[in-house]
Amino acid sequence: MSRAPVVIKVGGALLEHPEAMAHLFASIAHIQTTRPVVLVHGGGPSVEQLMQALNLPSTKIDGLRVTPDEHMPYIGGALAGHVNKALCGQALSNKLTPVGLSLLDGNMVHCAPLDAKYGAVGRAQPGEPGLLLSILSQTMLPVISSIGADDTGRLLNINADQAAMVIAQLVGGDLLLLSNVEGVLDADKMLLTDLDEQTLATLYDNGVVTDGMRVKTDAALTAALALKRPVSIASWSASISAILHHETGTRIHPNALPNGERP
Ligand SMILES: Nc1ncnc2c1ncn2[C@@H]1O[C@H](COP(=O)(O)OP(=O)(O)O)[C@@H](O)[C@H]1O
Ligand SMILES: CC(=O)N[C@@H](CCC(=O)OP(=O)(O)O)C(=O)O
Repeated sequence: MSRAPVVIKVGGALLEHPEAMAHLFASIAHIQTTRPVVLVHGGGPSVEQLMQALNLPSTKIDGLRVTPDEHMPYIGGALAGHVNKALCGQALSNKLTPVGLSLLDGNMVHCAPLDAKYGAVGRAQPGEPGLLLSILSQTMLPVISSIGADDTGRLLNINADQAAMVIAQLVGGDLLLLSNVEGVLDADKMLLTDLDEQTLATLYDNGVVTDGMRVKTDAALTAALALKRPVSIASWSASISAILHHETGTRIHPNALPNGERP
């Protein structure tokens, strides 16, 4: 069995489901007995709630939140503060040893602004793995928010699926993107178990995969191609072990699937 790290990304809506969160951390504790685990998290719903409470506008373009620089104290506070610490607290209560981090810590992920139309939103690429490897060697659980910085120190908001993709590349790990859906669903809401680049392109053209799921499948495909292994998209209610054994969820493959396996 592989001993490579398992990089698990959870969407921020997990915080609103305490039972699923408790189940996930129990599952992480189990996997951690055989493989190092890295947790990367989003927090979109927490950001939405804060923006509403502050009466600030919040829009998305292509699934990415438009982030004026003056909103970064709030968005950074929600993601690197509230959500990160809430997840670290849950990890502690499951007898894990969390280390709360953001993408800029240890210079582990290099970020640069994506496009002016998004404001302080960045794209990311792998940086220095030393800090993460050192934490993993001590059987601790890195819990990483998707706040990064460019080389001038400007804080940037990175989509958390894209952040997880880069962290998986940084440590050469297996990537699991966990969300509030079973996986990628077809037009009839049936689970698609295996997808490649061509089938994804068809699902995009037909408007079946949209919004946050499109960002997620794009990140999964990029990671699958870079890591030369499939990436899973699954529910955070599923067991991690079942996902690793391909018993549930959707797998995004780096290579073209034979025609017979195409949905
Ligand atoms: N084909 C699809 N299959 C599943 N979910 C889809 C699909 N197309 C769009 N979605 C939407 O994408 C959402 C998951 O993306 P997102 O909300 O960004 O998740 P997360 O916050 O966990 O990263 C689903 O809840 C669903 O509303
Ligand atoms: C640029 C961008 O869109 N950043 C995201 C970061 C959090 C995230 O991705 O959270 P989920 O995984 O819960 O969706 C945002 O501000 O919502």
